[in-house]
Amino acid sequence: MVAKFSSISTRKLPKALSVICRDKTMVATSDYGDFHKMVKRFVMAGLLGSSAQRQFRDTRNKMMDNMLRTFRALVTVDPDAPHNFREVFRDELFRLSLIQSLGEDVSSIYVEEFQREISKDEIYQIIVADMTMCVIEVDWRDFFPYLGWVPNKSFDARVATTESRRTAVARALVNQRKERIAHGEARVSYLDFLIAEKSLTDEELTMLVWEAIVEGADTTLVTTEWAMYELAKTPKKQDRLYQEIQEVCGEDTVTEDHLPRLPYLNAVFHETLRRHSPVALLPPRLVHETTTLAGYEVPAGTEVIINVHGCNMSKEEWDEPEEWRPERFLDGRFDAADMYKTIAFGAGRRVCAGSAQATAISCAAIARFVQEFVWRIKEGDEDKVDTVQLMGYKLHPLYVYLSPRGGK
Ligand code: HEM
Repeated sequence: MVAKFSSISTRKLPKALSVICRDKTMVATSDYGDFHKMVKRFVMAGLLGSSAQRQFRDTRNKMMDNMLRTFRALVTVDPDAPHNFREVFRDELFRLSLIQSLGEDVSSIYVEEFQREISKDEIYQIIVADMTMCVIEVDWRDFFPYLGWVPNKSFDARVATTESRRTAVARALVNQRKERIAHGEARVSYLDFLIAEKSLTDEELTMLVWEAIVEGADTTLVTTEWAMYELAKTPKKQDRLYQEIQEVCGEDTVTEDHLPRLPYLNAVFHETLRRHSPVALLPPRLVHETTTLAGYEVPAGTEVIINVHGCNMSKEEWDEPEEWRPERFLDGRFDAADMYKTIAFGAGRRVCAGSAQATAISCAAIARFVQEFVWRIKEGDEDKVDTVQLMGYKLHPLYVYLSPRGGK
């Protein structure tokens, strides 16, 4: 069943939630405008394609080493305390995202519009956390499109304020980098690559760099936190993963080179994407040819939102979908190269451009964490599975006890 859709350019939810479709086979061709094609070329060449990703491998390795060092320090200071996983992972992921996007781990920045210097924590809050919450903010007019003409002043004001703060900070970051390049600093980042292209306006540069920072700092955290939650909750599965790592790596520290030889780790990653899809709904598609989907006629012009979570929790598709069971991917149906099975990364031409980076970081991190420590969830937190609204983001940060396995 193949239908024709065009992606609409905005990444925000549309005004009209026309159809929520549970049939994942509907994802098909997407329009691919000239601007999108150009930007996709830039993002692959300067950030996410295999050669750019090779360039950032040392930065990813450093991220792993830093996280392990922090966990070791936390355990040394208080071996019996539960530790906040998210704080450690988020700080290092944001650092990596800043280095890839801007060429440096920015510790503070002066923002003209605020008339003051803001800290790295504030940068994170304004350009990542506030914007992510803004994207899922619900406008009641979405549910009553015929009332779309009624003003919703508080909603509009909140969105406008969040956006203008984001733009002010992103612009300051871009300008600081431009000044450094003008003073002869070597070009090493995605932004440097975009500047050298000379075909983008300042506004486009600011938006593209902001997008790269957010994408790098957000969904990979969501997936890795859920994976560690599940492993910390189920010692048998954690043991199985540890055994696999021991057999493949022996005394060596896990690296990205080992990942293709760790099928259970791959299954842990994909099962986490299925059970806790970070992006519950795909950005909307516009049906541009009347078509039939799952027995329904969908007229041209309909906006379609694909319900990833719905597909992944469907009893018709998966046995006991509520269960987190990596083994389901090891029964011969699973092809390790198949990113599309859970559609967690989307599908079609607008499929996630960062899936290789997300997979490398998340899998290498999970493997390193399990190789070095036994993970046990804080008592009472086993059933804390709530998410933040429509996102896959875990509502309660993961707290864990860590016991060094010894020898590492
Ligand atoms: C587990 C982690 C991630 C998940 C689950 C995820 C999921 C998604 C989804 C669902 C889409 C929309 C796809 C569609 O419309 O069909 C998307 C698009 C995109 N993602 Fe990711 N993503 C992840 C990590 C990343 C990372 C780390 C980056 C970059 C640093 C990234 C960059 C992008 C870009 C650039 C697009 C837009 C692609 C286009 O429109 O052509 N993603 N992602």
